[in-house]
Amino acid sequence: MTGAGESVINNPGRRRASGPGALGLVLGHPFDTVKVRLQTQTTYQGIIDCMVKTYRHESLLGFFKGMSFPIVSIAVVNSILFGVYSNALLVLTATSHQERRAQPPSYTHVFIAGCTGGFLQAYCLAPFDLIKVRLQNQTEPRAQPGSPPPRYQGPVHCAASIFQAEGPRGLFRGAWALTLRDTPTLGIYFVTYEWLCRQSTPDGQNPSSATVLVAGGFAGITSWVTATPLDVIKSRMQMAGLEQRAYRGLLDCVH
Ligand SMILES: CN(C)C(=N)NCCC[C@H](N)C(=O)O
Repeated sequence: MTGAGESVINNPGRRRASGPGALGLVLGHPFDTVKVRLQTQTTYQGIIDCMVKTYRHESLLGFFKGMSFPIVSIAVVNSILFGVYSNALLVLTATSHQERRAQPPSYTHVFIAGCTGGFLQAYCLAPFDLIKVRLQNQTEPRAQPGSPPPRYQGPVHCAASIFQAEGPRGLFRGAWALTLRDTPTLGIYFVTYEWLCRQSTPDGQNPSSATVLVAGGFAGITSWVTATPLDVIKSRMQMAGLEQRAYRGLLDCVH
């Protein structure tokens, strides 16, 4: 869960550099690994059991598997999200960022702009997310001399293997579930953020840093609570190709 990425989504009105996003991603990745494993594997009895088993078999490094592609892609994915959001608001409200302080956009416009940003970023995110999930699910400890290597020896090898076995479409496995997850929930994210900022900021002023932080945090919680069911479907569909457990599509996976 880029619970990690959430730290970046803290001021939708302005574009942010990727620095805080990358830091948030590193801090959040171990929790994301536990989440992905619990969503896709049946061997764990719960969060603590998963953490203990991961640490015992794979050491601390096990929690950081699959982190490199998200770090490389976060700047691009977030610029698409915030760039599309900003431009969609511009088109919908016909007001510039400065004018919007005096004339705030309606929540319907904020929601539509957020959904548009979420929809387009999901397609860019899909291949990176697939590779992240596949690597996070490799539970082998670090390769010892003489022991068989894991199926994927890194993100590039993982991408190349999927491409070779399934062609370019293989890299978009689970993309529909990801798009359905991110389109409405990023709309919800931006609406919650805007609403909380407006509640605690006098008219015509910019929200304070504390407001931005708290509003960003709560918006992240709200959007992830609503995103979780489709997140489970997405992760299972992404792993399905590997496990020969064929789902006939998204609805088949839901059943
Ligand atoms: C509330 N939602 C669904 C989001 N914030 N979505 C964007 C997160 C993208 C991230 N790299 C991830 O998949 O974890």
